[in-house]
Amino acid sequence: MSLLEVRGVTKAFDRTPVLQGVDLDVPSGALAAVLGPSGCGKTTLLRVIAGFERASGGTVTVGDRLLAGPGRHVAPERRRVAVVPQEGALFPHLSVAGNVAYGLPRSAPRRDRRVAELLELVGLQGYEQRMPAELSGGQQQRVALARALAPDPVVILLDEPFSALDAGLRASVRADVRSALHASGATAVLVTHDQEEALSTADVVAVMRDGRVVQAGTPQEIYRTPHDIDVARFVGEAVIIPATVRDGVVWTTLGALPLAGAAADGVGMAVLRPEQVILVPEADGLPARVLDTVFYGHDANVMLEVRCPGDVLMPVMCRTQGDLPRSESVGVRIVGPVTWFPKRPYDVMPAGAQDAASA
Ligand SMILES: Nc1ncnc2c1ncn2[C@@H]1O[C@H](COP(=O)(O)OP(=O)(O)OP(=O)(O)O)[C@@H](O)[C@H]1O
Repeated sequence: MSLLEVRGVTKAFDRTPVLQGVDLDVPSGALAAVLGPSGCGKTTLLRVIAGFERASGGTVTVGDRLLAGPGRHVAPERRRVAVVPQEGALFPHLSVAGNVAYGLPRSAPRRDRRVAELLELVGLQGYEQRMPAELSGGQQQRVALARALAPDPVVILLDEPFSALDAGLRASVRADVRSALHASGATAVLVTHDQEEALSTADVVAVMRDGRVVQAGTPQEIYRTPHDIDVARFVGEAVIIPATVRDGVVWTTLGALPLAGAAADGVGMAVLRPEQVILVPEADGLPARVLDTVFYGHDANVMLEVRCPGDVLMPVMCRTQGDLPRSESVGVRIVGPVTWFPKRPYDVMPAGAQDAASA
């Protein structure tokens, strides 16, 4: 059951609509990521949930408590909603223990015990007396999380908490924060524009665009069955090719492919993920040539030019374990079902689309 429910929330600044009817459900104890491009309204949504901004319309409910709605605006400090800001924002003159204890009432029993418990939860036991300046960026972020968890909030909001960390540190701090949140049982909302972060960290992902949540689901659902072509492009890498659906089969220049889900007959675009493009011996697949390889260490993205029937050249990306020299000849086969979207009036179909559509 959802603990946090956002229904039809709107917010305008000087008559400019920023949130245009946001719906968001976060189950109790779950970590939800709100994922969207810069400027789509993610921070504004967090600020409305925290109570720093008044919604122009809609409701925010936590459990059976209405926090914001028509004629109602519970003050931020009475919401039991905590915020971890972008760069942690620790008090520089207070020790780690001082920072964590800041949110606890002075009279709280077992104050020191609680601080120690929280530092253990975020993997910083024994750091009580350190000053923020003596901590790495990742450690500061974990102290900020401990400080936010201290008063036992019902909901915790994290605004791009890893954006200031360098790439190497980000993945490990993310994993630590994720396990600390799960161990604390808190219900959390993380705002990010980084799709990899959303997919790898969250239990539920809500994709935001132009002030609305356009799709919400598990990371697997969002990646495998995107709601539209823009979500497909935004979440993970996508190979988008013109395609026609006829009788439940997706016809493309790369061949007839199985359809994921169901669709009525029509002209449109199919979305393949690079891992669905498999390299095979030349004789066993469509002939292709390596255009370029981008090496990431753990794997590489290889840009290929596939020679399709009718001599149509189709650029396609695949993922490999190793490097492939430029101009190398390979064979290509597509595996697994593909998502398909009907053509919208404003979609520009790539060259060769009509050939594919009528293939
Ligand atoms: N207090 C404000 N007054 C006027 N406009 C605002 C205010 N706060 C935000 N906006 C505008 O609302 C839009 C959404 O901003 P918001 O910060 O919510 O986006 P975001 O998705 O979090 O972006 P980013 O990822 O860049 O932080 C932007 O166009 C921004 O300029």
